[in-house]
Amino acid sequence: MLTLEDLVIAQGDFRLGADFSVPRGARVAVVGPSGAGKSTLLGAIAGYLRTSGRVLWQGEDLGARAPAQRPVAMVFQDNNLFPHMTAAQNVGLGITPSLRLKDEDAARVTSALARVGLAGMGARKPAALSGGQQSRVAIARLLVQVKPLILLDEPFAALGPALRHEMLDLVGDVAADLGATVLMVTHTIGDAERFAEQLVWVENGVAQAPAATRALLADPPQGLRDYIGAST
Ligand SMILES: Nc1ncnc2c1ncn2[C@@H]1O[C@H](COP(=O)(O)OP(=O)(O)OP(=O)(O)O)[C@@H](O)[C@H]1O
Repeated sequence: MLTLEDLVIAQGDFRLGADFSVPRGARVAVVGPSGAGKSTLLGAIAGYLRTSGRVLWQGEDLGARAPAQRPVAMVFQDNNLFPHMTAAQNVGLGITPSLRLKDEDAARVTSALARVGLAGMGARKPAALSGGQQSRVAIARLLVQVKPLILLDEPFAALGPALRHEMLDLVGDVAADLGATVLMVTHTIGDAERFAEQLVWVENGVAQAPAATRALLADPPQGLRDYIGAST
């Protein structure tokens, strides 16, 4: 379980509070207007931002752990791929930043690439891959990182709807393989409905406790109602 306990993040004049738990294995959409603090929330969980309050994973306070030491894997909109490295190297970074891979590690990279549909493409650099294939590389990296908490910050926003749905389904399958909890920032309500059984609504300096996506969308609070109206 992920627990945010009286968490407050301050950036300049901006303040965001969160005080809730997410059960292990849950898939949660993080939704809110632009600038509401969705990326800030993920950054605090990943350990990139100073906070007051506590972030706990399975009851352990992560406060003293640097980002790389946290049980967290993160994917951003640009898939955080290095352009000068091959797909296999970009995945291998999920095992060790030194890229000195033992044979069994190299085999894990090959198998992760195959799992996401990129068998035989490990030697290609990102520029020689389509947008969807680049997303697959990022998903393959999640597989080798084997972290129990996955944070996705609008990961597939650059893709068209059909491909985005395919990637959401793939990342959902990979998360299920890993037994991972997933928090995904999205601006697309349809994606939230497709991917996440729970939704965190972020507005007015508060990330609210997760609520069942379907029930929330059937009877949204005013801010979410306005947001849905504006985004459809
Ligand atoms: N380094 C910083 N210093 C001061 N304020 C910042 C800093 N980084 C972000 N902010 C502010 O924090 C607030 C939350 O930003 P954040 O990027 O988390 O929003 P968001 O909900 O993810 O937005 P979007 O949907 O547009 O990506 C914004 O008002 C932003 O201007």
